[in-house]
Amino acid sequence: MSFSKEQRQAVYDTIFARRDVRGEFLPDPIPDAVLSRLLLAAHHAPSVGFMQPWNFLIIRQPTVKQQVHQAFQKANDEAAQQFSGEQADRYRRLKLEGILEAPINLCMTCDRDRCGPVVLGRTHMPEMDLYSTVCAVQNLWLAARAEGVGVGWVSILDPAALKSILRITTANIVPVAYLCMGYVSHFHGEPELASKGWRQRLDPASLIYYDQWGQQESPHKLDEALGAQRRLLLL
Ligand SMILES: Cc1cc2c(cc1C)N(C[C@H](O)[C@H](O)[C@H](O)COP(=O)(O)O)c1[nH]c(=O)[nH]c(=O)c1N2
Repeated sequence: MSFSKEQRQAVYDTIFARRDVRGEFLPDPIPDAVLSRLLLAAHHAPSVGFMQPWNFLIIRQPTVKQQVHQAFQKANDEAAQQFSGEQADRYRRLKLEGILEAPINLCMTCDRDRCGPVVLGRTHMPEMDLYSTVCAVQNLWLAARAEGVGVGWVSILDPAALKSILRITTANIVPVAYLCMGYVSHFHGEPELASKGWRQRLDPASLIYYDQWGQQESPHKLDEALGAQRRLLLL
């Protein structure tokens, strides 16, 4: 099956317009049909040995969100202490979650025991089931952008505290992603960490090596093409 130019462009548009959303959530509910499409997109992600190790824990109750928000505040205070001076002030000014405002929170977990101890493709790289769950997160994140639904990933949480709040009592269920989801007033054009001066996007050419680690070419073979395609994609 091949895609038309327009369909291809729509995929790139979705990828480049996806944002991590923290502050623009609207209270409007996400219809079941839309939520179902997002979950199906996640469920069709690739996974090691076709393990499909994920579960989707949908959180709607304000009391549960409140508890998660409190856990965030505690973790965020601890995280803020990692920075000092002006950077600490800047960190404190960042909004890094939308737990209470987002109509739905979604915890995507990885069941490390889903297929028993032996999984095709996981023998030498045991973390592959966690990575598979992250693939599912990204599928959902992109589908959500196409639907006009914002998603914000909150990882400033102590996993043990999160598991306790969500009553995840099994040791081998790992909360991989805590996501805030909802329709938004608007999507930012750029990552907020960039527009707020925290960190800028790296030059992709500087990240590409050939044949051996650290080996680059001068002039860089892809430099011109990367620049031209970036302009074509309107980045
Ligand atoms: C695994 C992981 C974990 C987190 C994030 C992302 C990912 C992939 N991001 C979002 C992150 O800051 C954001 O993706 C980058 O700044 C780039 O911005 P866009 O996603 O392109 O808008 C994120 N953002 C935030 O405000 N609080 C958080 O705890 C986290 N945690």
